[in-house]
Amino acid sequence: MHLEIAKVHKQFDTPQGPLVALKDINMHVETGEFVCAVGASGSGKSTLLRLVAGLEMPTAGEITVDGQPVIGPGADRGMVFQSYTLYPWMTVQENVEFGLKLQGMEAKQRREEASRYLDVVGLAQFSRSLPKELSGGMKQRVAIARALANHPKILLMDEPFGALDVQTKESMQEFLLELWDRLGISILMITHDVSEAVFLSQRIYVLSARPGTIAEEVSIDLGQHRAYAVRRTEPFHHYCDEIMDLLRGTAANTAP
Ligand SMILES: Nc1ncnc2c1ncn2[C@@H]1O[C@H](COP(=O)(O)OP(=O)(O)OP(=O)(O)O)[C@@H](O)[C@H]1O
Repeated sequence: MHLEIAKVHKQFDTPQGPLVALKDINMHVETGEFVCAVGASGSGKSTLLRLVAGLEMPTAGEITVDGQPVIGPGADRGMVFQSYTLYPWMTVQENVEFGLKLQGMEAKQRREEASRYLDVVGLAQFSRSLPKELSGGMKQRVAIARALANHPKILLMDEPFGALDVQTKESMQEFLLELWDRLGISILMITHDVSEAVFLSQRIYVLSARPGTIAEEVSIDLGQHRAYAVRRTEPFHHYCDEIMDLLRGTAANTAP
């Protein structure tokens, strides 16, 4: 898998005139990589992910997955959003099966596939529950199972733990890291939480504020199998400080 974002610009036409949300964005994600893009509010993070998901088209530049231009949403890119996007009237199992049904997979295979991924995220015993019976963290696990069941080439995550309390968020981060390690999936996540990005990713793109540009690319070398304890280490804090300084610097540059 090779995701390439090449010279991407995105401009919105607003009643107040054109608004440049993203400017000259160059990024890539390779097979099995966990990459984060961090930026302040309004730096264009969600716009960037929506472009990769094919929910918006760039004003200029190109996004490709394995050389194929992104021209709309596709099963090769699985999406997990911050807000809970499960269908409230469907059971957990039905929610995970839904995308497979749309793809025309027959019922038996669909059930097996959904069960397999509910097992992967540790929620097999909740397959008949409704989303309202689940905690926030569990709902996001179902959303991850639903995305993975489609066998995407890459998982796109838009602040997936942003609505969770601190303890749940940290346990979900560890869960996701363990899943990534176990399944060898490729992930592009956007977040404004610097420590989350440092804990999870191998590379971080730091976005400057309005218009969003890549201020820096930082490689994180904290080892592949990270545990909670890594957050207490000197190198972890060093990376967080470095990225916070970059974010502060870019914010200062754009101040009126
Ligand atoms: N559909 C749209 N029409 C007009 N302007 C938009 C649209 N979508 C986003 N924008 C503008 O583009 C800029 C970037 O927005 P975006 O939501 O991508 O930022 P963000 O970094 O994800 O912010 P946050 O962290 O607050 O969610 C903002 O100034 C926003 O108002």
